Amino acid sequence: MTRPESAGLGASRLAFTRAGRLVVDGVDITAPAGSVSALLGPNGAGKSTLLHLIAGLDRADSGAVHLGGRDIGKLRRRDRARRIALAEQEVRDAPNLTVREVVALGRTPHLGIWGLPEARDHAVVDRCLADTELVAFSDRPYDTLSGGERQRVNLARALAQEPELLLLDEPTNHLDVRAQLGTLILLREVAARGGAGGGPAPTVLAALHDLNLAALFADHVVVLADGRVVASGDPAEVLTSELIARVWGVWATVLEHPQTGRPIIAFTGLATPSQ
Ligand SMILES: Nc1ncnc2c1ncn2[C@@H]1O[C@H](COP(=O)(O)OP(=O)(O)OP(=O)(O)O)[C@@H](O)[C@H]1O
Repeated sequence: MTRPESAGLGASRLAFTRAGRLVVDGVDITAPAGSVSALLGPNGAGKSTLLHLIAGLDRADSGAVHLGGRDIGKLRRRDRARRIALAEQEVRDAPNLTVREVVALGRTPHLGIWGLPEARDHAVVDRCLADTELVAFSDRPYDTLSGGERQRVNLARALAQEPELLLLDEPTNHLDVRAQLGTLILLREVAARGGAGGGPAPTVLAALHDLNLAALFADHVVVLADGRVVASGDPAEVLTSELIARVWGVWATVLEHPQTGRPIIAFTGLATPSQ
């Protein structure tokens, strides 16, 4: 069994059944605080389901998730909300809210009994709006934003939570190339320096479809297929042509970037017929 990380994430033997089918099947993930991990895998592999289990939003059939050595299943809801943020693709609880108000929702678990934000809460929201280049959008209604702009608001809200564990479901979806790089650079920065208001250096786990972004920015990759971890470790060791063909059904040439030394994946065709 995976030993719970004393500072960081340790998920062990997680399993979850949906509509009679095992969609997460004995998953182990370990990630230290201050690290960035990418969760990879084809459509339907179980990435979103796994993020929900780790966030404590769905209860696993078996297995456990430890954060900072504590079993998250035993934390109170508010305590869990302080420690874990999940940035999903759509914010569903933001009718008629401005961008700033949506980002400020990230502070909710930290507010006192009167529910009133203090100077520090405002400062964290300001910093998160600035970090995600959203200052000019602060007063815009969230509902009027483009897909990529909303994606950045979702990230800013999760950052405003200053969590110990920052989970992201396809945070680069809808983003132009500059915004994609900006997002991954920001995630690396936050993992290294901690939250906007001096919060802890979080463990970052992001589901990504772009293997090149994962190869460039992740310390560690976890590859999921049919609900199981089929490979995990250093991107340069894991992301081989053979694994990419087996898991994604595409041919790829994997090169080494002359400056970064990281893998560059050039896709060349389909290895298996579409299903
Ligand atoms: N509400 C549901 N009822 C039944 N099956 C579901 C439900 N939601 C998801 N599934 C199934 O669970 C499996 C895992 O889905 P999940 O959304 O976790 O995959 P994913 O890796 O995030 O996929 P994608 O890359 O397409 O977002 C899939 O086979 C999916 O069809």
